[in-house]
Parts: sequence; structure tokens; C-alpha cells
Amino acid sequence: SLQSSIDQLQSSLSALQVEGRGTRHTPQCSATQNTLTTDAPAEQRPSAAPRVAGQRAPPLSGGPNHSSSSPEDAVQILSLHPRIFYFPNFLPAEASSYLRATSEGKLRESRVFGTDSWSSQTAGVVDKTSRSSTMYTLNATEMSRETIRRFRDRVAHETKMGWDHQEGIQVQRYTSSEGGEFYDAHYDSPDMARKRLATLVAYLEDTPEGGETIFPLVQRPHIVAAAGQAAARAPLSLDQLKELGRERFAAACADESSEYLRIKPRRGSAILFYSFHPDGSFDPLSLHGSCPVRRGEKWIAQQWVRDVVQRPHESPSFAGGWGLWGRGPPSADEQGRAVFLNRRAGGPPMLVEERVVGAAAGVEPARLFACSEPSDMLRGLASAGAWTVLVRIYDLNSCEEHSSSQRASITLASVDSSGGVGSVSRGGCCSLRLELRGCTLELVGPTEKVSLRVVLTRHTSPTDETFVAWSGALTVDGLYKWPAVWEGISRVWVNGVESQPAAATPAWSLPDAGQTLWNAAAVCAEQPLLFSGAWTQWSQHSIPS
Ligand SMILES: O=C(O)CCC(=O)C(=O)O
Ligand SMILES: [Fe+2]
Repeated sequence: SLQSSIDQLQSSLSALQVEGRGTRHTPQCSATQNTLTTDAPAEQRPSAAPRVAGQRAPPLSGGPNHSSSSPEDAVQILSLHPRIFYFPNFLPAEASSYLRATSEGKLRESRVFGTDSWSSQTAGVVDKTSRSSTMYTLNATEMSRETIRRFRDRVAHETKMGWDHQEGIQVQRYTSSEGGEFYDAHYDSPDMARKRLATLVAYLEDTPEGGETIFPLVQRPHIVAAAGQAAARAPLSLDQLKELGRERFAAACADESSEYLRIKPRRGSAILFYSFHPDGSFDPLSLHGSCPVRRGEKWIAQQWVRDVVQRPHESPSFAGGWGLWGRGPPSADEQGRAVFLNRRAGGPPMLVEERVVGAAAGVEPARLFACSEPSDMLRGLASAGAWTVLVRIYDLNSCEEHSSSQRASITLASVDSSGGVGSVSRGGCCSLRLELRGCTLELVGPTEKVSLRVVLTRHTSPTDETFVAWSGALTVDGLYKWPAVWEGISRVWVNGVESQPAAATPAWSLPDAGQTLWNAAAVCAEQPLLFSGAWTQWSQHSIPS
């Protein structure tokens, strides 16, 4: 029965709490009864152990050493179905202030996206009957601010998905005008091709009245949504669940003591929730919305984490050649080199190598090779016509991608002609020489800060990467040191199946393979890898599959 399943789950929760207190587990992994206190104003929250100034880890310390010494900072499990976590102390005041200040003058009307039409290409529509608020998405420069970098490190740490999977942070403001701005119950990832696996919502301010985030299909205090149980017995369609959720949502906003999960905006706190199950399938219980703001304002910053790479230049494993972008993992050739199937162009398999000549970091030229078999980048392209080779040089410090001083582009009149086009561009950061026939990219500059991405596209749409025939990125050895985020990883699943890292990526070796191997596999396979590391110490035995 429903009650017995709930009882069962609650007893597993108790077991989990015992685990959480075990010596092997850090306090950040404990599930506590504090779940219900997310509604309480700060001063009513259970008092933490006396705090000694300077002893507490900073809220954004991130990385494997991120362990809070204060129970007040411990992450709380609000729900396992769907997975929702509450961080009482996620953002330092400095980050909240920066996010608000930088967005304030740039806010635009928020839009909604239909379930079928949503994609990064569609702009959405303003529909005040389901969403009224204003928003701003941080640009690359803002995303690279130190305070934001720490924020992103922390998100990467908690999700075990790197920066390259993160969208631009979206800041959103709801005011109390016109009956209170709000966001009706909705899903974050209607686009199933490019899943938003996880959403982190950070609250930048206290909202005096209204503005709660509601999960209307998640009942409290139970850790499992009764709606899910009901749905399991008499399956509801997605539309029916949504309808049910919307009814409950409206009622829950009007009723402080509603039984459905609500999170009150408190400056510095955050929730992290997943719209997908660990096996990659959609989780309909992730429906959520924002109640109308009754008094004051609500400010949030959202970081969406996608299954596919969003910001390639930030990949820690950018070792070249996701030829035919994400169409499958590489296999090994006779010499053990990684080979990508050349499906789209119908040509021979593509071989991508990474080499570094000269000093890895410094002013010495670094020569980077990127070739399709045997040694000509263009040979695999049977299709004649005009192409554009776009070489983007990313400065990893500023994340600038499009400034002309850091970018070179070359247009080829036709593919089957000489192909031996050379070009030198000089910009603020470096100079670039591109020799297609000789398969040489020569980059001269402060290479410890630079990453390259090479994209070959049809001339008609030089910036449309859906037409990519070849895409590779090259990182100078040692150039990008991914923060120690990856060190805690102990197990890896691909689409719900646990796999050995070695088996998952045969003969695929990178300079710092230990840390980047799995992420490389995620990029190549274009599917979520679900990592088990520091944060999942408990989840290995507590998240039912
Ligand atoms: O405002 C909130 O609490 C949630 C916002 C949200 O769900 C969204 O913008 O997708
Ligand atoms: Fe949302």
C-alpha cells in the first residue's frame, strides 16, 4: 500500500541519517529533519553548534575539501524522488550582491517555451498568464568573474558535471506588481535532445512575503512524493500530472501550511534539483514553480547543467576531435589511437591527435596537430563547395570567445582544391598560423591561458554548428588544470550501467587521463555520465534506481 511504501522509505531515510552521522561521512551528506525548516525565517531555524569565527569553511569553497564544519551549512535532502537538495548557505553575500547589481539594469521580460518548440534556437514568447518576471543571462565576461567562478566550481562539485556543461547563469527578478510576479508550475527541460539535467536555484535576497518555490508533486514531510506513488498505481500522463501539479501549485501558494514542498527565498541559500532520473529518463515529479511575490522582491540566480557540453572551450578534456560532434565514443585503431567514426561526411574514419611541441606553458610556440586520416584535415570531405574554417581562440581567463582580436577565420573557396591555405592572424593574445594541407596549427602566445577550437562548417552558415563537419579543440598540455573537483570520483555509470573507465574509453589517453577520462567519454557519447564521488557517498545505497 501507499502507506507501507512511505513507511519503508522513511525507515530507509532513518538508516540514511545514521549513515550520515557515521564517521566515514562528512556532515554535508547528512539528511536531517531540518527539511521542514526551509520555511522558517532564519532566526527560527534550529540553532547550530556554536560557531567559532574563522573555523567554518567558506560557503563556496567547493572541491573535495568542501566539508562544512557547521551543521547549519550541511546540505539537506528535501526529496529523493525527484532529487532535491537544500543548501542553507551556498552563496556568500559578495556573490549575491554582484549577481544582483550586474543584472539590475539589463533585465528583460521573461519568456516561456512550448514543450515541443523549445530549443536554443527559439526565442519563446512572453506569456504573463504563466510567467511574469524579468531576467538577464550573464555574458562570458561576467561568467568569468572570480566570485562567479567560485559559484560555478561549487555547482560543478555538487553535480560532478564540469563547467563546460553549464549554461550562462540566469538572474531573475519577481516583483509584487500586478498581483505578484510568479512562474506557474513547469518543467525546466522540455527539450529532450539537450537535457537540462539539473537546476541550481540560488536565492539572492530574502523575500518578505510570497515567492516560495513550490514542488507540487512532492509531498512533505515524506521523502517520496505521494503523487509518484499514485502515478505508479494508476499512471497519469505527463499532461495530467502537470494539470494536477498546477492545481496544487495554486492552492499551495495560498496556504502556508500546504503539504507540498515549498522553499522560502532566503538570501544565500540554494536548491539543487534534477529533472532526470539517474538513468537519464525524464522525471515528471520535478514539476515546480514560483509563487507570486506578495511583498518585497524575489531575486534568484539559476545555473542549469546540461547533459551535453555547452561551453566547449571550458572543457577540462578538450584534447581534440569530437569529430562529427558527439556522434559516438572513439574506438582505437591498430596503433591504439583514438578514432572517431566519420558518419556525417561518409568519409574515412577521422583521426585526431594532440601533440605539443615546445614548452607547454610560456611564450614558446606550441604546435598543435589536428588531422583527419592520413594527414590532411580536409581529405575526408568528399563534398565540394565552400566551407569556412573558423578558429576560435578562447582566453580561459576571460572566457572571451568572439572578440576579433582573439579569433581568426578562413574561408576556403572549395574543398577539393589545394586546401593548403595559410593564414596568420595577430591579435591581443596571440598569433595563429593555420596550414590545412600540412595539418598544422601554430599558436604563438601565452599558451597557458589559451584554448583553441576549430570548426569546419558550410560556408552558408559559418556560425551554425549544427552543420559542423569537423570540430575539434586543442588544449596545450597542462594548460587547463581542472580544479580538483574530479578527485572524488570513484564510480561511473553510462546510461544507468556502471562501467569501468578503462573499458568505456579504450586507448583513449590524455595527459592527465585520470581526471579527464570520464568527462571526455561524456562529451563523445553525448550522454550523461552519472558520477559517484564525494557527494554520492550516501547515494550509492540510498537512491533507489
Ligand atoms: O523562481 C523560482 O523559484 C524558480 C524559477 C524557475 O523555476 C525557472 O525560472 O525555471
Ligand atoms: Fe524552473
